[in-house]
Amino acid sequence: MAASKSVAIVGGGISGLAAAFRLARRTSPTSYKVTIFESTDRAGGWIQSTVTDEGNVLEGGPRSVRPAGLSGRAALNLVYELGLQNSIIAVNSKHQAVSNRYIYVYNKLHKLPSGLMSMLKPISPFSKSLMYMILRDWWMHYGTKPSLKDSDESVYQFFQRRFSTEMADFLADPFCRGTSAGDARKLSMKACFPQVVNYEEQYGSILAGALLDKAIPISEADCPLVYQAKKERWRMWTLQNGMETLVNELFKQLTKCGVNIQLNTKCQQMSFLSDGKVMINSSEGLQDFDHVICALPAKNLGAILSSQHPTLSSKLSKIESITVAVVNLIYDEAIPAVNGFGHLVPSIESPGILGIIYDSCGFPQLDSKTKSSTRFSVLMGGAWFSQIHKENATDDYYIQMAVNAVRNQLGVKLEPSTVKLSMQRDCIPQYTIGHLPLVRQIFDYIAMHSLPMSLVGASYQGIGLADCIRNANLAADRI
Ligand SMILES: Cc1cc2nc3c(=O)[nH]c(=O)nc-3n(C[C@H](O)[C@H](O)[C@H](O)COP(=O)(O)OP(=O)(O)OC[C@H]3O[C@@H](n4cnc5c(N)ncnc54)[C@H](O)[C@@H]3O)c2cc1C
Ligand SMILES: C=Cc1c2[nH]c(c1C)Cc1[nH]c(c(CCC(=O)O)c1C)Cc1[nH]c(c(C)c1CCC(=O)O)Cc1[nH]c(c(C)c1C=C)C2
Repeated sequence: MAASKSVAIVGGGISGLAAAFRLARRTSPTSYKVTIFESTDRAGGWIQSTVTDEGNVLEGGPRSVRPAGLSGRAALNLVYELGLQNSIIAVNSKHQAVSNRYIYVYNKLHKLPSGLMSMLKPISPFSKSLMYMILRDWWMHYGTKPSLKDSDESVYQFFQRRFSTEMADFLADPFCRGTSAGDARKLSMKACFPQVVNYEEQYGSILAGALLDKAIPISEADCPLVYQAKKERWRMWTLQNGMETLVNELFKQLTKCGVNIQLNTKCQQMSFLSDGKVMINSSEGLQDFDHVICALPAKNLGAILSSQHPTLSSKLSKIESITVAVVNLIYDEAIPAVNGFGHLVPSIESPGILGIIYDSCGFPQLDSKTKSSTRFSVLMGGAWFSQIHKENATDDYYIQMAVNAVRNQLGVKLEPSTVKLSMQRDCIPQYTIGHLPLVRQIFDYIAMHSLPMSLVGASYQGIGLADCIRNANLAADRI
């Protein structure tokens, strides 16, 4: 008879759900009795899609997933295993939402170089062409190994050291804002761009590294969607009715498989018993398990472990997250604004407004089918949240700030017909300088004390949805 192991999963965001799905699908010799503890009244964490009465999809959290790399494939494999392949909406390399990405500098939009031709000549606001900067980097550093081996530096310092202050201000800074709402001066180069640091360490030159890097071949375990994504050169995807479709399907199938999903059940404390079990103290009482997968933000986990493991707790609490105000705006006209994914605003231009996503350009399939409409999302705050925050400010204060940004930066003079503010408190973990050694110390502590515990989620090894899914699979496979 197959042995059975009880596994608790704390946190019902995508990381917790994906880990549960992986365990639920695993067959003999061990079967798993899985319980998910989720403190709120819904699963999905930051994945929050709303469909308006007119059929416009508004995302309060993630809106697209990249298919590239091992993580990208893990996400596509999950979509396939859930049978959601017909719901996928993909955008390929030729689409404007991929080739057209802008920065808003000196009060106007500047298209970032994409493709060889645009890299050959200087494009405003850059005084030198991107190709010049890359070749200069090669010429100056090829064969040398000025690595960060034992040290770390900020993303900003790295770009300034290897390229120029201009590249740090207009490329590195907005990129960090557009992927973690963070400050490039504080974020760790090694944690945010491990691949680029690897190129520097291995080849001295970033160009040489990029050219010599070998793509990881698709494996037999990959599903047909992965092959299709490669063949059709997909660059990002979403799902019909938004990213929450993924959560809804996971919830449905997990419940069907017998996974016990306890909503409104906050894990208050966790203790490790001498018989090797772990005790979860939640609003539902005490329950013990053979193993726990912690899929909640590191800081929350730190609070739960503080009495039994204060050293581990204090390390976990060092991983801070920032707050983002997301404002979705719908205008009742097809606005021929700018075509592209969106634009980012470098912090030296305007710290509080991080960027604007032109949702209707990337995924017009998520616009209303019955009424002409254009969707935008304005993302504000992040590492600069204190600069936009006002004590006792009403929702309208943030919404007006977003409407003004669309008016001033995109010239949209209309008033939106629908507005939605999602104040996403402590939503994106910041991989600041020293993040990698800190994570190593946390994992080493767990191994040294033989705690029956795995850590997954955006706090540790990748904030993108695809990374969360891959790391959840790996953790489930290691149990
Ligand atoms: C505004 C925004 C935009 C984003 N855009 C993108 C994008 O376009 N593409 C992309 O790939 N990624 C994007 N991301 C990142 C991605 O959405 C997140 O990193 C990912 O969803 C995190 O998932 P998670 O399961 O690790 O954590 P979470 O979603 O934070 O889930 C953790 C869960 O744990 C629960 N919890 C917390 N404490 C307890 C407790 N004590 N007991 C029980 N449950 C608890 C929480 O309620 C939550 O449901 C974005 C994130 C944000 C916030
Ligand atoms: C303006 C702020 C933000 C925008 N998106 C996010 C913020 C904070 C959040 C976000 N966007 C992406 C990720 C996943 C990162 C990953 O590791 O996969 C997260 C957490 C995807 C993404 N967005 C941009 C880039 C370059 C990426 C990485 C993947 C890709 O190349 O597609 C750029 C970008 N983000 C925003 C805008 C307006 C923008 C570019 C014009 C909004």
